[in-house]
Amino acid sequence: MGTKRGNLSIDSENIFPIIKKWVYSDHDIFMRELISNGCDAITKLKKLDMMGEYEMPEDYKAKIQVIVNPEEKTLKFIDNGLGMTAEEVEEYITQIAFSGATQFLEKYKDKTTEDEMIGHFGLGFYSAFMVADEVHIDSLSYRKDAVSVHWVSNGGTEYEMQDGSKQEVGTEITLFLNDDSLEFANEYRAREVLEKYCSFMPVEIFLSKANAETEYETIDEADVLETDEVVEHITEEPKEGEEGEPKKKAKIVKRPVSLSDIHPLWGKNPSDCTKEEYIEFYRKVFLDYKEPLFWIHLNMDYPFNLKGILYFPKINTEYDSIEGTIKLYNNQVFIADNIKEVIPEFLMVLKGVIDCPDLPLNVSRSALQNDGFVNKVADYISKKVADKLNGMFKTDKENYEKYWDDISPFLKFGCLKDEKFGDKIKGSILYKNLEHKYLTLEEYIENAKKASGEEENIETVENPETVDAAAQEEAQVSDADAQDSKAGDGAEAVEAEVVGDSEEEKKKEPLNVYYVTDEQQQSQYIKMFKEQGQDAVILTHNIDSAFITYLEQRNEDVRFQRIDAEVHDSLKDEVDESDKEEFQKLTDELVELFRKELNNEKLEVKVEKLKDDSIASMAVLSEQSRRMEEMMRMYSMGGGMDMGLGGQATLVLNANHPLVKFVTENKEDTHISMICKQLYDLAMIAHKPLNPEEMTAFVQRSNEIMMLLTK
Ligand SMILES: Nc1ncnc2c1ncn2[C@@H]1O[C@H](COP(=O)(O)OP(=O)(O)OP(=O)(O)O)[C@@H](O)[C@H]1O
Repeated sequence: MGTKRGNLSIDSENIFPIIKKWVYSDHDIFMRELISNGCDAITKLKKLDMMGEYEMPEDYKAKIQVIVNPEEKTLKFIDNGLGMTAEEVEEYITQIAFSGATQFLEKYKDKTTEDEMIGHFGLGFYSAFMVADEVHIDSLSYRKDAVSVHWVSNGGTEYEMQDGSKQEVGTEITLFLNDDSLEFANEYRAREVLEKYCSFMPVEIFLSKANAETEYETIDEADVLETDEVVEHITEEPKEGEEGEPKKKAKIVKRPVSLSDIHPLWGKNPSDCTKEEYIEFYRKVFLDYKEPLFWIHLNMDYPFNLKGILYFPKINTEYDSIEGTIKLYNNQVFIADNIKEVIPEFLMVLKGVIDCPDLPLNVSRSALQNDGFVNKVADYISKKVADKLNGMFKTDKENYEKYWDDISPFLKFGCLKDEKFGDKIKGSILYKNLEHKYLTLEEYIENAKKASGEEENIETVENPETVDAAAQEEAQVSDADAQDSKAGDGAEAVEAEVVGDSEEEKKKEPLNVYYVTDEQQQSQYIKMFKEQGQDAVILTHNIDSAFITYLEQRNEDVRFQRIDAEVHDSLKDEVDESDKEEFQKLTDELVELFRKELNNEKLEVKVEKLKDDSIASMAVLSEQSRRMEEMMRMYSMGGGMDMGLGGQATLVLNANHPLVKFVTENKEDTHISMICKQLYDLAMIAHKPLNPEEMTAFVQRSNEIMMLLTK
């Protein structure tokens, strides 16, 4: 073939500036495009071999080489795929791709925002012109007697094609980088991009630098492979004083290491994967040296193809940011991280990989938003996660409990964000109680009712299973009552019964679920609870206050109360009817005294006969006021106001405690002021940290009290 010159279609004059602008933000994507073209070419050649249309050389090993040449400012991609003839280059590259680009222009000529453009169009090969002024293709087709072809285009409107000199079947693409893109000729930068997009491509990828000095390594002679290039055989004599045979070693040309893992773990059958493999994969991909807690291997063929592994990372403290990474792949080709349209938002705290060949390779976020298929993928993933958690809860409770503290923020977040997920896993939500045992809400309620002697009607919490069972029982009754009623009628009757039942339930006072937000600070209340055989659940995470609201909205029969919200009836003695008047008088006196001594006319003071007579004073703040305060603090509505809880908390004095008794009987004592203040501070300290002035006064007073002991 002589030199063939051609003109690209008229419209294409505008193509290159647009291509350059198109993926400006994802500049490096050309590497992915060129390498996946090489992978495709290799897959096609393997198919031809299988179909008997081509016979592969014995020693054929599929590979893609990437060679950077910073001196010449070039970047080469060499594959040993099926190659192209001159006609094919003309057809696939010059005509089809250009006409594709023309379509692209047509479609998007009025749309100028990047988001609308990015990813809508797989420009494939032509993305090379984002970074190169000139591109060469050298290709030799697998076809018998094929002649190699050399194609040159300088990114303008012309190309040139002539016979080439390529000897091996395959294609070599050479990019002459433009001045803005020289970074890609840097070996480290190229490696970075390859690792980002091509770590799991189905073909081995080798990166090298042109004219680099040959590197060597020394290995045991026994480990030498046929493919190794041995430059020297070495015999290592044992060192002086050491015994043993001389060691036979070989100096070989350093074996190239593929940048891609062509059989990623997610593609394997879950039953063939070991724990070590999962952990190693996790460390390699997410560079997180902490062990993940556990993982879910997704493997689905129908109704769509999806494989992947989702890891639950270890979240140590509530201060750790819980931001995960979900990498999305299409047939082992990386698409992007954290595409929130495909991955349900609450799963973004996980780390994982998802390979879904049915998704478009060039994912456009805006196009995905309303895509029914994409929504289905997201639903499937969320369902699988719920199934796994429920499965563990049922069959591997021990580990489930062990992981609970780590996974609970995530699960709770999931409940808040995704109603379906919340419904699915509600039975697997655990609550740590005061003994640090894990209970379900149902179990807690059951225990609480037992403790208060109210054992009947345990199913007050929303629980479809028990309601269903009740419904079935009712159905039998109704059937017996009305032998001739049709199934439909029966069902209606049941529904009416169930509604009637739950309405009756609603009239009941909600059951209090007590909770602790800070075990240390609220230790005094915990002690009192424990002594009276009362239980509470520990909810210390930031997300818990939102989660409590969520639970209350869904279960009208329960109400969450922080352990210091009120003095629970079981913690105090009733005042005898005959003593009531006397007790009221005492209360009034104490209120007056404390208000005076603490110089606060608005101070709320209550006197109770607490069963635990080791407690002299404590503070309570109603759940409602506390939540209101927390909300205001969250929205920073506090302004300059003192947002501490002390201002509104009620001081509870224990009439059974000797100190309180002393105060009542010795109001004129010289130390009375000191005692009142100390009792107040001691109560408040269990509520919230004292402010600096309060703390200073408290410490000073405590010292004074000790000084009195020395006298
Ligand atoms: N390395 C290669 N070896 C053999 N054929 C190739 C190679 N690169 C490109 N081609 C041919 O050129 C065609 C056009 O490539 P291009 O990358 O522009 O689009 P595509 O790969 O078909 O689709 P996409 O836009 O998704 O990348 C390919 O379909 C293929 O037939």
